[in-house]
Amino acid sequence: MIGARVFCITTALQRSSIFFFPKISTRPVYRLSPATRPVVAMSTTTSINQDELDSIFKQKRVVRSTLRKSLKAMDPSLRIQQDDAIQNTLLEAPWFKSCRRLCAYISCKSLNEVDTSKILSQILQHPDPNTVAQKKLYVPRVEDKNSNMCMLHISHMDDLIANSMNILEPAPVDAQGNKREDVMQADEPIDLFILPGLAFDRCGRRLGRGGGYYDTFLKRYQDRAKEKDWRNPLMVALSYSPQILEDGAIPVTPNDVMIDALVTPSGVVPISPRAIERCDITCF
Ligand SMILES: Nc1nc2c(c(=O)[nH]1)N(C=O)[C@@H](CNc1ccc(C(=O)N[C@@H](CCC(=O)O)C(=O)O)cc1)CN2
Ligand SMILES: Nc1ncnc2c1ncn2[C@@H]1O[C@H](COP(=O)(O)OP(=O)(O)OP(=O)(O)O)[C@@H](O)[C@H]1O
Repeated sequence: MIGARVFCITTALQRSSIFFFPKISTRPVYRLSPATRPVVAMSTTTSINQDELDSIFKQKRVVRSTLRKSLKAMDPSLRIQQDDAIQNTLLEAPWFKSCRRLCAYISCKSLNEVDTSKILSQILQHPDPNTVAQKKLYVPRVEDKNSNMCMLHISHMDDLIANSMNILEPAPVDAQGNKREDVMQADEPIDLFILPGLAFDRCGRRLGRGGGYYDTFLKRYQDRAKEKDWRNPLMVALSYSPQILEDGAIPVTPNDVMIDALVTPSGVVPISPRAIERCDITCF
């Protein structure tokens, strides 16, 4: 099964800024109508002029708007079913079980994001049976409107308060007045990022909500990992079925960070070679 998959993105290619997206075999995916399909899906060079960038960002806005509507229109019972399937798949994945330090998003109901509450409560409640240690969990906190976000360590869901966008996030200091540990200050690598997003494809492209927070953070983290000679973390996004688009439907710029794998209601879709290496037969 895995051997049949032609994968197309590698971190190395990303680093060298060469974008190579051959067609891969796909199961049925949700298609955008020709009117909303982007004319410019990506650039083949890194030197994009402002007009091209404006055009790509405009296409992103169109795709976002389509996706917001599809997510809103999802049948509530299907949503619950998919939330359960996605979270159970992730909780059973060997790369999740073995991870020690991870960053995950706190899902927001009004944004129709894939639920992460079961994953978070498992991480926070149960020590890892293999090591009798708890996984270390970091969650996002928006710092400003210029795409800056940090990832702070939390130990309880009570550590979170709603921000102006109504997303739960940690205060910079805990109840005892101690500064929370920030991933970028910590001296140990992150094993896994669990990422939100509006749309994805099977080649690793990801469309966020337009703030540029994750792309900015992930690029900074990758630079730090390189500097420290750390292994890159596995970047895994959670996706309902209507969020998986056909190849080429997601406009990208050179600043977009590609994902390694997708967790969908029907299982894990490994994308990068390292994700494929770390998967077992539960992947398809
Ligand atoms: N749960 C969660 N936490 C997260 C993110 C996320 O996507 N999901 N972020 C990821 O970056 C950061 C916050 N960025 C955000 C950016 C936009 C919107 C938002 O409400 N967007 C509206 C449209 C607003 C507009 O167009 O003016 C929307 O998408 O409907 C929310 C969070 C950090 N924390
Ligand atoms: N025409 C433009 N030219 C240059 N930058 C732009 C343009 N339009 C938006 N941006 C910037 O790009 C960033 C958003 O990028 P993008 O649309 O790729 O975000 P995203 O996919 O939502 O990413 P993330 O998931 O990381 O939040 C914002 O910082 C925004 O200010």
